[in-house]
Amino acid sequence: MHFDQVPSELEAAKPILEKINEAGFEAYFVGGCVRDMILGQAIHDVDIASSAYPEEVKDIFEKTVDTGIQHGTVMVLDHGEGYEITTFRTESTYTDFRRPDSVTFVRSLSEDLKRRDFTINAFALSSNGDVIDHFDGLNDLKKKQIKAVGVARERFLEDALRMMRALRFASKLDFTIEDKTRAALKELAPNLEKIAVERIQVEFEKLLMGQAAGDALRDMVDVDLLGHMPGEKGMITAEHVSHLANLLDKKQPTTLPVAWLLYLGTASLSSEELSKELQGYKLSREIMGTVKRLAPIVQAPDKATVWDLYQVNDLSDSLLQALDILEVDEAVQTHVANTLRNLAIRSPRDLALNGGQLIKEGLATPGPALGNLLKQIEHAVVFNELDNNAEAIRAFTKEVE
Ligand SMILES: Nc1ccn([C@@H]2O[C@H](COP(=O)(O)OP(=O)(O)OP(=O)(O)O)[C@@H](O)[C@H]2O)c(=O)n1
Repeated sequence: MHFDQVPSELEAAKPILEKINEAGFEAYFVGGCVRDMILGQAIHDVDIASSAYPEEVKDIFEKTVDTGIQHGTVMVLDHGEGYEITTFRTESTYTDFRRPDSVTFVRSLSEDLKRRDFTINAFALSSNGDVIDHFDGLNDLKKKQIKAVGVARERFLEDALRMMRALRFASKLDFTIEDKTRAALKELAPNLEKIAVERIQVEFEKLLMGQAAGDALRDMVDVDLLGHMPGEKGMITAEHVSHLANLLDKKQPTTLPVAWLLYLGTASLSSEELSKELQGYKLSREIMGTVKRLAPIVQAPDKATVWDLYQVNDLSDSLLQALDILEVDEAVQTHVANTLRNLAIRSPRDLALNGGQLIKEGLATPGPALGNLLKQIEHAVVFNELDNNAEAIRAFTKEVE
């Protein structure tokens, strides 16, 4: 396969490859950028691999930064852009299932491609537009399958995170997992427990947001990666994930907080169990907050009072999207949406009279009783028992005295 024209991100980096070539070394675009170019998808990361050793790369270019020299990576600065150039390498010994113990630099492109995870990630593209495809990755793109390079179990033994990567690429691209690759996933799924939670999370989030998340979740159950995910064992059940998968076949979340809400917040956990699960991951405060606050409502939306909804009105969009994906009864969805839209106030700050004003007018004195009074006012306004205007609030205050 040959490309006369390459995307602008790669075109801009071509002079780097040519400069390395002129110095007598090989250099190629490799990894995700070549896969995405062939698929016609946006390129977000340009990776270059070369037969030049790091010191040799540094001799060729004026401005370089040692970003990961022990792994063979040097960053070349060109027109304000930084390009990572990694020396061809083999990664032979792994003991921790994640990082190679020793990196051996080699001069051969095919050695470098051989260590990569999947055939669709093992292309190289030369500066003149030729695609090098030693592992039949083009055919796998056509067949829409994720297939490990060489012996699948070896690739997963080298790096157990690749098991999650297999599912995330399947989800993102709507590909299936090739049989031998699947068999190796089944065999080696327990090794996922050796991987840092942050790294699993990155892949899992991409899986959840992918176009074929439903299939990928079913795969996760099928090969039992589910049983080795972070969090407490057995909390997130196969039934829950399979049910969610069926829902995601039809509609998908547009944000990560909603994705996590669906995954953890609808798993019928008690609030203590949910907190534990949330702590098992390294989620942002925003995601934690959304899941914790909305979980009770998405689990029983028909029971949510106007007060419950008022308390989460800042998360209206997430809540309504979750209820839609969860196929909650239309009438309940409409009721929740209308209640949220028609709230008399959105926060205590919206009250027509605040604590300071009540004190000034001699209607209240500072202290715990004032807090109590304001809560009562807020409550009455939210429940539409009291109009949110100064006159009505004054009268209410006198009444409850
Ligand atoms: N565990 C891993 C991670 C990466 N790679 C190789 O390194 C390349 C770059 O990795 P990365 O940037 O993590 O992923 P991409 O494939 O580029 O995918 P994306 O950028 O879309 O996440 C991959 O294509 C693959 O060839 C690998 O073999 N094993």
